[in-house]
Amino acid sequence: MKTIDIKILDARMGEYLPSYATSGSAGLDLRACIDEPMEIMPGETKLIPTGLAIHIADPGYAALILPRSGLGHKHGIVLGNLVGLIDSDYQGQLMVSTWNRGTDAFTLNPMERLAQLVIVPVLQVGFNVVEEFEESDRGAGGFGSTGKK
Ligand SMILES: O=c1ccn([C@H]2C[C@H](O)[C@@H](COP(=O)(O)OP(=O)(O)OP(=O)(O)O)O2)c(=O)[nH]1
Ligand SMILES: [Mg+2]
Repeated sequence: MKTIDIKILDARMGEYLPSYATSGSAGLDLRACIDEPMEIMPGETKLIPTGLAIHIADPGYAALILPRSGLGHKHGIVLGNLVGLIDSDYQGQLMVSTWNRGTDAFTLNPMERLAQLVIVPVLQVGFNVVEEFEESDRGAGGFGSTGKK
């Protein structure tokens, strides 16, 4: 398994290092590193620290912060940025933009699992400027162009 450097910015996180819940898990749960319960009102977005920093270092990888399904579906707790993208050279604290898109206030408790981190491969590309593309099956068709006839 590949390893990446992690810094524990808040000592409480020492016993809560992110880990895969099962052998096939893709996501590593991130916890709310807060001091006391925090109420997030409907429509409100709060930036929640995780107490952790990672340095992926290799530009061939990035991390995505995604919502947890249960929190999102049952409580409307999703991400203010919809998806968080963690660059391979980012060394600051992992932050979770937490949006209550639901209709009820939500109480976020210290160390509660709030979102999940997924490490993904990334391909950095250069651009080759052209006047015309080589013809493809799809061409410029989009937005339902292959849909119902
Ligand atoms: O949910 C997130 C999203 C981003 N980040 C950190 C890591 C990422 O590498 C950095 C910048 O994120 P992004 O490029 O998405 O934000 P930006 O608004 O474009 O800021 P910047 O100008 O710093 O790139 O912020 C987080 O901690 N949590
Ligand atoms: Mg950016």
